[in-house]
Order: sequence, then C-alpha cells, then structure tokens
Amino acid sequence: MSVSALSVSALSDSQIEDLITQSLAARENSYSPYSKFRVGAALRTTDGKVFQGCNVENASYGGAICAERTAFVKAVSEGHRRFVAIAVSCDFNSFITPCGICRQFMNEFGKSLEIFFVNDDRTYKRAILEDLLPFAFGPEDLPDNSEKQKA
Ligand SMILES: O=c1ccn([C@H]2C[C@H](O)[C@@H](CO)O2)c(=O)[nH]1
Ligand SMILES: [Zn+2]
Repeated sequence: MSVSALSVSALSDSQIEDLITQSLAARENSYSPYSKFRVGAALRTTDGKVFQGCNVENASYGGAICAERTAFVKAVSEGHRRFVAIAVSCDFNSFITPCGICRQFMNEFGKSLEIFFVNDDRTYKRAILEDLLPFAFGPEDLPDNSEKQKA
C-alpha cells in the first residue's frame, strides 16, 4: 500500500457512511442482464452533492457502461467537475475495484479522488486514484490544454 492510500480521508465518518449507503442503493437500478453482475456507485462533489450510478449493459456487449462512469457522466453533464470521492459496490460478496477504462475516465477530473471499495456488509477499503493508475496520462499531458478546458 502506498503512502497516499494511508492518508486520512477528507470525508467525515457520516459522509463516508452516506456514500456507502448510496452506492449500495445505486445497485438496485443496475441493468445487467448479460453479466448479472450488479454494480452501484456514489460520487461526491466538492460542494457536497452526490450522484448515483449503476452499470448499464447492452446486447452489443462492448457497449456496456460501468457504474463509475455512469455517475461521472451524470455529474459532469449537470455541470460538476470537482469531486472528492466515489464509493463502488457490487452484489457479489467482495470488494470491487474500478476497471482500467474507469480509472482513466476518472483521472480526467483529478488523481487525488478517494475511492471506497464497499463490501455487502458495509466494510470498505480505501485508495487514492493515483495509486490505482500510476504514471497516468491526463489532460496536463496535452499541449495547449488550458484552452481546451475552456471549450
Ligand atoms: O468496477 C466495475 C467493474 C465492472 N462493472 C460492470 C461492467 C459490466 O456491466 C459488469 C461485469 O463486468 O460489471 C462496473 O460497473 N464497475
Ligand atoms: Zn469500469
């Protein structure tokens, strides 16, 4: 485990509990007839708003969208770009960690995002995105990015 993963959470205990509750609830709307693997996510913005997401699968299997990206797309499309933490849970009794595509997707909005991997019994593990995606390629690696961000 890296040093940053051991640092104290920016969230209070009750904020963590709320995020856990919302990620578990978000699984209920999962559309996963193919994998039958229901995933829920709850994403907290810096101004305290929480967006829920679930995985949404497709008959063309590659078209599936993970719970994490659903939550991010909902938040960003509502005008939010600054995030503190995301909690993720599945209904298989284990801790779930975001897939590689989601790690890259989330990195766009900051590598210090806290990620809570939530178990069915509400126990959790915690990491920082940077630990899950070291040496990431991000917006700062593109030339003239400040202009692009304004667009
Ligand atoms: O972190 C993850 C991992 C997987 N899935 C979804 C994608 C697919 O619908 C199903 C099986 O991979 O779980 C997520 O939503 N989040
Ligand atoms: Zn994913």
